[in-house]
Amino acid sequence: MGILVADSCWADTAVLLLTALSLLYWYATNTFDHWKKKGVPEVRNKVPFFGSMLDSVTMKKQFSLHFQELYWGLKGHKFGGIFQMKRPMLVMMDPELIKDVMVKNFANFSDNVAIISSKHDPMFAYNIFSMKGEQWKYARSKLAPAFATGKIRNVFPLIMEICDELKKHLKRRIDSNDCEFKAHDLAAEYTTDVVGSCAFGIRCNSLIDPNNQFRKMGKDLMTPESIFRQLQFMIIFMMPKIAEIFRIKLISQQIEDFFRDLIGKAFAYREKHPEFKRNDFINLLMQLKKLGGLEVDETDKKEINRGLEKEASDKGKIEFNETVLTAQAVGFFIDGFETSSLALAFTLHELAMNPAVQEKLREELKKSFEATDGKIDYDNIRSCTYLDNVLHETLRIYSPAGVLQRECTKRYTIPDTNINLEVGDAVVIPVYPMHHDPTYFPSPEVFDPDRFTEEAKKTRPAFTYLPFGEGPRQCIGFRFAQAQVKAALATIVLNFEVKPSKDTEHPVKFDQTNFLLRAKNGLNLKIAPL
Ligand code: HEM
Repeated sequence: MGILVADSCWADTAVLLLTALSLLYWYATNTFDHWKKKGVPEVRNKVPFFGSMLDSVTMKKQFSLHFQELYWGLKGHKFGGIFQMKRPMLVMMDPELIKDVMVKNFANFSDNVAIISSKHDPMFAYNIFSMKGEQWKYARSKLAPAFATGKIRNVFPLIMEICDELKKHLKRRIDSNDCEFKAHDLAAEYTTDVVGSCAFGIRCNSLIDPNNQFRKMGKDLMTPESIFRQLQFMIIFMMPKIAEIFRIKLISQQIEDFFRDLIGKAFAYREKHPEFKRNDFINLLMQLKKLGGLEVDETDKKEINRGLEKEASDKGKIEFNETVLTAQAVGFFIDGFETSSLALAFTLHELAMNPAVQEKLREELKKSFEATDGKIDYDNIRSCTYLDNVLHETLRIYSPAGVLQRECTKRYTIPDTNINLEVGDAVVIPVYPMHHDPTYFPSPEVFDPDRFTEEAKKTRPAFTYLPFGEGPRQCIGFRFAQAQVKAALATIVLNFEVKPSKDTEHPVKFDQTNFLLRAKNGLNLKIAPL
């Protein structure tokens, strides 16, 4: 009798377990027939819960490189399906379709895919990148003037002050025989100081004191060393709903408090001392708070966001209160510091590996700045076409944002098909994979700035090169980014020679644990006097 009872107990437990496992399996895979049902080609390997993302979630492959593999699995199709965990996503493979999504039918795809939507992370929720619909339109139209050419020209002398410090810093290192450096560190110290000065109005001196608090915040934010924080980042980007439930913040409370305090003090000081004038972002934010908008000259007006200013109605109006304004300054830091720093570091690496390119660039810079006695000014630097091509080529090979995403905001039928995308569906633009596709860029791993001459650009389809995105959602800070990276490059190349060191790795090995494309060893290089 006792044995019979025990047997039936085991049987019940086994049935319960099997049912629970079947339910779990169903839950983990119940979206996996989405693309098949729509007749959309898809990548084959799908893993319960992880979808197509197992290798990047487990950090076996760097995110952009993993997407490159998915891209090649869909090559030959105009579009194809993948699964980010359980969420179906449509990868746009055809440049014409990409143009449709980013520009022609922007109204159908006007939002970025939400990473964190809730207000429990206000510093990220009020970043323009996260904002949606009318609210995004309103905020973008108000902030766009801060990044127009005229404003960048005004802030350029502040960038050049940091470049002078960079020059002195490198000279000191050479004088004390300390010529080897990690390009990621040097570039991050420089961009921290530029953003500190141009956005927050403070001198961080990271080049002299790499452990200052501002630099520490940048490291915590962009390259966290703790596995726990890396895991949190992964959850935020891959499983936003779980992040929401557990209230995981992209901008930690400590970082939020630091910036709230910083901005609060800067505002208070300037309100008390109206005679204090500085052409920085804080100054513009204060103007925005006081006047509800920024002064714009006629030239800037033309370039501001392709007519968005006209369209933005008060429907999405938000108050530029202290939280929203602080979020913009923090946004300047998260969106602008690491991306620009990576661009600078990888350009230095490629210049070291390609001495002929470095020499050609030096010749162009010498000629351009002859008239101003070596003084680098904004208009001159913008006219250096080879410098522009060098930076473009770096951003092609090492595009910091390897993949862009858009959310469908209005039903869309894929041209020449009867396949519909519904509101909330996600679309992927495979930037890094296209930049490395030999169909568009022959011998894609070769660093060749001449791919960006006017004639060469005409030989490939539009919308295959997208380091700053495209359309009304294009990177708002691209002019600032280019100004700060080019200023540093010109300063270094005009005064020093960048060389490989005994520890330089080429091709670069990437850090699999980071969403952005970073070198595993930090890019070891050597600086020498000219
Ligand atoms: C080399 C440096 C940079 C790169 C490669 C870069 C790249 C990008 C990319 C690819 C996007 C998405 C565009 C799209 O979806 O079409 C973006 C958006 C954005 N970037 Fe940048 N960025 C850089 C520097 C900066 C800087 C310096 C700032 C600010 C000072 C900035 C602020 C933003 C903002 C606010 C957005 C969101 C725009 C919106 O959704 O309306 N970025 N960036």
